[in-house]
Parts: sequence; C-alpha cells; structure tokens
Amino acid sequence: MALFSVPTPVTTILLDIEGTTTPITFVKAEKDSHIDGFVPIPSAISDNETENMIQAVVDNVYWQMSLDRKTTALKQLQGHMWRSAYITGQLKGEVYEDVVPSIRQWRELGFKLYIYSSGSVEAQKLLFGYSIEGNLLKLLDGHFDTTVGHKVESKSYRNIADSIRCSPENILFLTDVVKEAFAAEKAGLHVAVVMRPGNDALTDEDKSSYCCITSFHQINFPSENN
Ligand SMILES: CSCCC(=O)C(=O)COP(=O)(O)O
Ligand SMILES: [Mg+2]
Repeated sequence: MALFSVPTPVTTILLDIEGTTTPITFVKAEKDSHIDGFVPIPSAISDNETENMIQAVVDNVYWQMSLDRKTTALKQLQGHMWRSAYITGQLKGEVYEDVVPSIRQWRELGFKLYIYSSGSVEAQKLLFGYSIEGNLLKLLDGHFDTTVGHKVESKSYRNIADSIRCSPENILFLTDVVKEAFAAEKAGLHVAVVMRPGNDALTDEDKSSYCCITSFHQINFPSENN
C-alpha cells in the first residue's frame, strides 16, 4: 500500500465529503422511474398559476439534482429536505469504513479537522450528526460550505485559512475533484486526491500531478515514524 506522507507544517486537515468521506451515490439523486410503484408527475398543466409555479420549481430542482449541480441554493434546500429524514431515523449519513478510525487517530495526534463541502453546513451537520457510525460532530472542529466561495476558486481556500486563523501551508485538503485540488494548491494548501469507487476517473496526467490515495489509511504522519 503506497503511503502519502503528510508534510511537516500541516496542523489542520480540511475534508471534502462526496467522493472523499462519503460515496457519491449517497448524495446523487437517482431516477425513480425503474422503481415498482413509481408515480410519475403528470405532464398536463392546470390553469391554476400557483400550481404551475410550484410544479416549475419542482421540475427545476429535479433537473438541478440530475446534473448534481453544486449551487448554494440547491444545497441549502437539500439540507432542509433531509432534516426530517435524519431526525426520524429514515436516513443515516454514510461514511467509508476507514474514515472514523482515521479521523479519531488524527485528532489524537493533535490535528484540527474541518469540513469543506458543496453541501450546506446544515446538511453536513446532519450527515455527520446522524451517521451510520453515530454522532461524529464532536470529532470535527468546524464546517464550511459554498457561502465561503466556490470550491474551484482559490480565494475560497484563503478565506477558510483566514477564518480558522491558519496559514495555508499548515492545511492539508483531501478531495476527489482535481479542479478543487488545483484551486487549493494555488492558494498554498497541501492537497491529496482521493479515489473512491464510483468517483470520476482521473487522467494519467492527474495521477502524475497529484498524490492520490484510495483510503485514509494511506495517510502517514511525521510522528508515526514509519
Ligand atoms: C453535506 S451532505 C451533502 C453533500 C452534497 O450535497 C454535496 O454536493 C457534496 O459535495 P462535495 O463538495 O462534498 O463533494
Ligand atoms: Mg467531493
């Protein structure tokens, strides 16, 4: 197993969610038409304007979800919608099996841990608060979403560094998306790209440009001396 050695100045780890801590399939809405009992939305439009408007909004939300768009408005809406499903126990946040033991170990080693995801802070707190591994919020020092800036813009990473009063070179960002890794690196952060089953395939150029890992267990810290 190839190891990724964390550079010595790193004190803080910034984690992406989808494709990094959590399978993409957990976030991405599936089409329901293949499911037994599927109830299609009628295509006929009634004369009632309010209903038409509601329907247009619903259609637009479905369209955005089908494209897995990362707009702040969509992500805020998803957070609100998921709340009751989490609270009633119908939904539990998925995390890969290596995530919890790793982040526990990182905290024991003294690292600070933050989340930066396109998912709203509300949705992040639900996912980790009601996860298949129980309430993980106490393992996290804070959360950032796209209200701090888009994930492919370097400025967002500088904003996060400023907000947690940390120099960019003290932060390691783990993400599945190369454009995000590029933006973070440009801001001065250290990065590693996470390859999980179902993630978009990386090109050979991506693989040679970035340290790539398939599990958090491949992350090795200076204090581990191995
Ligand atoms: C926070 S739970 C839902 C995550 C989500 O909606 C999403 O789009 C995740 O994208 P990420 O930036 O974590 O890859
Ligand atoms: Mg991601």
